[in-house]
Amino acid sequence: MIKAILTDIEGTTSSISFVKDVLFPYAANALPDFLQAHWNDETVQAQVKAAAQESGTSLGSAQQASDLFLKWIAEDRKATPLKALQGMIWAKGYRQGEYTAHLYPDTANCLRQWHDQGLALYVYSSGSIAAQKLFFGFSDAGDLTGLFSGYFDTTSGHKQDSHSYLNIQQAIGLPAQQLLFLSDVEAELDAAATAGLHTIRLDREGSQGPSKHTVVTDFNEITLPG
Ligand SMILES: CSCCC(=O)C(=O)COP(=O)(O)O
Ligand SMILES: [Mg+2]
Repeated sequence: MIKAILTDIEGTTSSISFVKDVLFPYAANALPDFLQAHWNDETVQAQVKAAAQESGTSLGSAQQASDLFLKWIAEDRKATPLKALQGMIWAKGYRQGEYTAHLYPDTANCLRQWHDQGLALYVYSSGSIAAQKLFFGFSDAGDLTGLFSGYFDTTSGHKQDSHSYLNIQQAIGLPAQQLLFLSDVEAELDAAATAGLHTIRLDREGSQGPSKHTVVTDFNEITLPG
């Protein structure tokens, strides 16, 4: 019996286009000035040092750091330091009302229903935990953060690595067979299934082709595995 649902964001609760066409360009445009203005902040320096280590380059100036992070954004690299900085930058956009986070029309109602049925809800995204909280705090359906029992990001490991799901399962404290993972990416679902979680693939456009996992086009079609 399923006791908790772990959900991806981009392509699952929300459109890929909102992340790629709104959030990523917003961060890319603001990044050079943000790094210049906050270069000596401890939180920023911690991410710059981690990025220097990950890339094997020295990032001695805001310009050098900016060039690397912009390259990583263009490559859609799921690097933890980049994701942390993006989250810091997106905060301003959400708080100033420049955008709200896209949710598919079924998302908020189904999350509320599952929560009211007593299921624990968790998020697992490559976006930082701070960015996830902003996303669901400033969503098209208002503040949904009260529905979630916890958030996981790449500090638990990468989404296509089965060890990440073992880490998350241990942190949640339920057996893997009581967890259901929702995602639009086959390789993420394969990794979760290897760790023993139930899986359902979201094919929001109905165009993704065959899958080893149960496929639905929206959350209303989900029947919880027994
Ligand atoms: C927290 S919203 C931004 C998500 C993000 O930065 C990203 O790279 C998408 O990752 P996901 O794992 O949700 O597909
Ligand atoms: Mg996704």
